[in-house]
Order: sequence, then C-alpha cells, then structure tokens
Amino acid sequence: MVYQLQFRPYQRSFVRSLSTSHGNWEKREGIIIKLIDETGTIGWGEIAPLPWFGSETLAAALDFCSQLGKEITTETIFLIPDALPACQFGFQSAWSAIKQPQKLTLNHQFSALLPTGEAALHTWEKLWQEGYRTFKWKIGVLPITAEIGIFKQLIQALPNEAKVRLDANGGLNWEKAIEWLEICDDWQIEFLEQPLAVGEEKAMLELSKTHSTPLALDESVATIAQLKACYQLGWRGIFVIKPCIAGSPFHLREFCQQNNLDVVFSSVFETTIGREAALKLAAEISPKNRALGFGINHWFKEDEETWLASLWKTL
Ligand SMILES: O=C(O)CCC(=O)C1=CC=C[C@@H](O)[C@@H]1C(=O)O
Ligand SMILES: [Mg+2]
Repeated sequence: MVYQLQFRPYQRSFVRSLSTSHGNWEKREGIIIKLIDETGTIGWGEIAPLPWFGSETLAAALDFCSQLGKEITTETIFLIPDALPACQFGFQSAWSAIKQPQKLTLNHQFSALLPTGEAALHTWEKLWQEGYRTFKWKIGVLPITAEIGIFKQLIQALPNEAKVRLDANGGLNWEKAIEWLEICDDWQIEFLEQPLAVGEEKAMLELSKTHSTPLALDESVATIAQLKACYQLGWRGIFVIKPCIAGSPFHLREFCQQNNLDVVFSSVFETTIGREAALKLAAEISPKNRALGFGINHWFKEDEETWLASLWKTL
C-alpha cells in the first residue's frame, strides 16, 4: 500500500522555560505528518523528538521525512529503524489512524506538572480548582536544602487527598537520593522518578529496596529497547512510558501487556495529534490508579485549538 505523504515542522514556546536537571527547555519542536491512502482517507501523526531522553534529534527526523519524498509504503513504515523511535511512533500511529481507526475513550485522571522551584507554591491551587488531584514537581535543580524546604511547604499546603510525584531527571547522587527518600517516606508521596542517571539502573534497583517510597524509571526506559533491558535487569518498579519517543506503538503495547508492567504514561509536550495516539495506548494499558502525566496544557502560551487551526492552513 502506498500513501501520499505531507509533513510540516512546528514549534511552540513554553510560557516559562521548563527547568530540569537536564537544563532549561524553552520551546517544543516537532513534525506533523499527514498520510493519505488511495481512497483519500487521512491519517495524522506526530514526530516529537526528545534527544536528551535518547530519541533521535529533530534534524534526524526531518532528514528521514525529506528523503521519503511525497509518498511512503506500509513496508517502509514498519521498517523505520530503532534509531528513529519518534519517527516509528509518528508514522505507525498515522498508519493506524487510517487502517484501525478507533475513538479515544479515557477514564483516567491526569497529573499536572508544576513549575520547578518556588513557583510550584503559587500554581498548584489553580490546577487543583481545575480538577487535578495528582501533581508532579521537578527536583535536582536547586540546592537540595532549598528544594526540601520548598517541598515541605508544598506538601503541607496541598489537601490531604492530593498525590505528589517528584522527578529528579537523574540529577541526584546516591547520598542526595537517600536524603530525599528519608523525606519522601515521611510524606507518602506516590513515587520518586529517575533519582539517578541513566547507566545507574543497578544502583536504582538497590535504592528501590532501601525505602518505602516507590521509584520510577523514566530516562532509563525511554525507548522500547531500554524498557526491555531494565525489565531483563529485574526492574519491577514503576516504568514511566513516553509513547511518542518509545518507538513502535504496536511493540510497546505488546511488551507492556505481556509483562503486566506498572506503568505511568507521560507526555513529551506533543500536540493533540501525538497526544491522541499516546492516550489511545494509555487507555488500553495504563492501570486506573495511575494518573496520566498529560496535565501540561498550561505550559503553553496560546490555546492549542487556535494554534492547530493556524497550522492546518499550511497543510
Ligand atoms: O510526566 C509528566 O507528568 C509530564 C511530562 C514530564 O514531566 C516530562 C516530559 C518531558 C521531559 C521531562 O522534562 C519531563 C519528565 O522527565 O518526565
Ligand atoms: Mg521524568
């Protein structure tokens, strides 16, 4: 089967830079792809790279799309190399939207990503009023004493039924991770995400046995190959799944369902197109008690509908 192909790069600025231990992220850049089959049926897809998580770069994704020209076959779509996981996800989702159209029905809560640092203290309440009950906050950015101080203010300000997730983005060392876990154990947070860097999975396996606070791997399991390697290593804690950068949605679904993983789905600040494809997987795979990490719309300046409408004019 041959599909006509159109693609457009896009970029969207965050309302404030997203500060993590990886550094500051100012804008999300990606590619929207449009496949059209011989009947004129359209399948939309999105390529949303996150190279500091191990996906391909935007430049590599654009090179891949450009060398395809104006069409792509089913065979090519399913032979996209594992070195291009965001392209695998984007093209196979677009193919699936044509061949296996399904309506998204979701019964999960979303988790809201709070700004790093003190700003979290001034933003959680509006998000609470919008209905969020789970909040994620980045650590490993400010000096640990300052962050623990802000954390204590945040956790005491939040209503008791709120759930809190901390994400270090691999920015802690063993001693700091232990210091944070001592605090977390006192406050029963939902989990501490990626305390140590990629490559320290064995140490995180050890760390997961020292305290009651559950640990989650994120950067360590960003692609399906990494996910399988950590499972093989013996990780049975939480796996943060970022579908848009993991690779084939078909392989991802198969591995998660075959192994009954404890997964938390997470956004990569994609647009509605990538998010719809990611949430269709979450609807099938995510445990009901794990809020989906897609509460991120407040990170963008313009209303998404307006922005997408202006983008479609160019497609
Ligand atoms: O997972 C969520 O709740 C929201 C998305 C999120 O936190 C992230 C998305 C992309 C890159 C990172 O900064 C961050 C993460 O590390 O999980
Ligand atoms: Mg994370």
